[in-house]
Amino acid sequence: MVIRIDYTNVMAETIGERDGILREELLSFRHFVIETHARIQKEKERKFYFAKLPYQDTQEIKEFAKEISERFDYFVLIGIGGSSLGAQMLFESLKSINHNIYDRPKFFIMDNVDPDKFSSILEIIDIEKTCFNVVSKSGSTVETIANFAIVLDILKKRLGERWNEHLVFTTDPEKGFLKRFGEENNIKILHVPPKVGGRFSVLSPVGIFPAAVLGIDIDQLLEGAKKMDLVCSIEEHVEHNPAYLIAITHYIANMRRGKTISVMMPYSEKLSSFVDWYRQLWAESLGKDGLGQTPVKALGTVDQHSQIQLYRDGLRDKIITFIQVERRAEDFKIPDEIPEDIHYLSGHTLHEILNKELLGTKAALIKSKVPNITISMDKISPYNIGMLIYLYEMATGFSGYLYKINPFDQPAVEEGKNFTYALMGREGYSQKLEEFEELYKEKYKIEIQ
Ligand SMILES: O=P(O)(O)OC[C@H]1O[C@H](O)[C@H](O)[C@@H](O)[C@@H]1O
Repeated sequence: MVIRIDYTNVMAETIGERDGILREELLSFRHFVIETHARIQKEKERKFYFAKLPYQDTQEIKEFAKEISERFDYFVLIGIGGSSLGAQMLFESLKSINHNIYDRPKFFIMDNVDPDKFSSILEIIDIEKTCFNVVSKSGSTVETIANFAIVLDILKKRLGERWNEHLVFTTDPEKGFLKRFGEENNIKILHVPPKVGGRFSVLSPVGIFPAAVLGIDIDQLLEGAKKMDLVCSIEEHVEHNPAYLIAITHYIANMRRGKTISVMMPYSEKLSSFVDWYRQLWAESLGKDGLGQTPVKALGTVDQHSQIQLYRDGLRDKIITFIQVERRAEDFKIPDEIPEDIHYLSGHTLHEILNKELLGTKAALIKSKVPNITISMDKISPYNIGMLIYLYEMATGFSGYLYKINPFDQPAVEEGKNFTYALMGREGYSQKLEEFEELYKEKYKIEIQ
């Protein structure tokens, strides 16, 4: 199992000093790194508690997950943001493409409050054979509670007294509606450690319980995260610590070279939702006090045919991270007997073309002096995904010190939620409603019928 990080193409040596980073500049963070490293080690009992998750005992979770996967044919996760993106990423990277019609339980996520999505899931599942895992750290997120409330009603109507046997809650052990309701109604409750925030919780029961139900090897996942924790705990040198390296290169690119956008572009369909998980982590953690870097999702090769024109020739505001997979479980060769005009492809495989296209794209970006980093892994495995998850969690936590902001809160998200509560008529929000009416006008409009 191996992960490589190639940062040649962010260096000034490759793309020049206007866009690239000087080695001296990287090394000038030495003292900062040593100081911050010591602080992080101490913070692992508090703010950096996510770093403890790889060391948890998984026995109980695995046993319970086995029971659930044997009892049910459908497993529906109700949750949003940090309570769904991690599980979705684990499912899509480690399962989905191999997921065939015989695999069970079938997995669905109810995150949005979109009636079309809701009905499309209800059409497929059989309530009698479905387990609903309601995941919410706070236990009060509107979307999650709304979807749950409808599901609850359906369960009660369809299953009578057995309704609670089809529910598993994952929530804060100390507070919140789900905790109270779960305890009152004898519903199985899994705990999100109170010190771990949603977007850092994928290696807690929030992500590993659904993963275990779906047959993913969660011990290997945690082993990979442990390995990355070990490397990041030992290495104090920026050129040897992958998390600090990612954080500092992105910080310099952003604050000193104007790269306000961080594109992540895996050359792998399976890793596409890793980027969705990363986007929340990077955006909510670092987008504060007028600072931050906008994370953007792209997919190789598909977005070569849609975005690369802009990345090469548009505003010089991007740093790109490619993710490459070196080996695939299955590959397809282009046969010898193909029309003469396209014969140059004969004997090559799809995997090979994918990786050659990545090389071609990187060369083109170097030519346009667009900084880019490549993370390659030998294969997509729970161990490697565990490493990658921890790498980005630590890079994000460390970046908090660089930007001098708290990467573990998200105060700006609350405002929109409060206006929504006011609009939904929630008690105690009448002043918010007044503020909304003051702020929100639809004054300039065009309507076409
Ligand atoms: O897990 P929950 O409490 O339901 O929260 C779900 C999501 O809600 C919020 O909007 C936060 O900004 C996210 O960080 C969080 O992951």
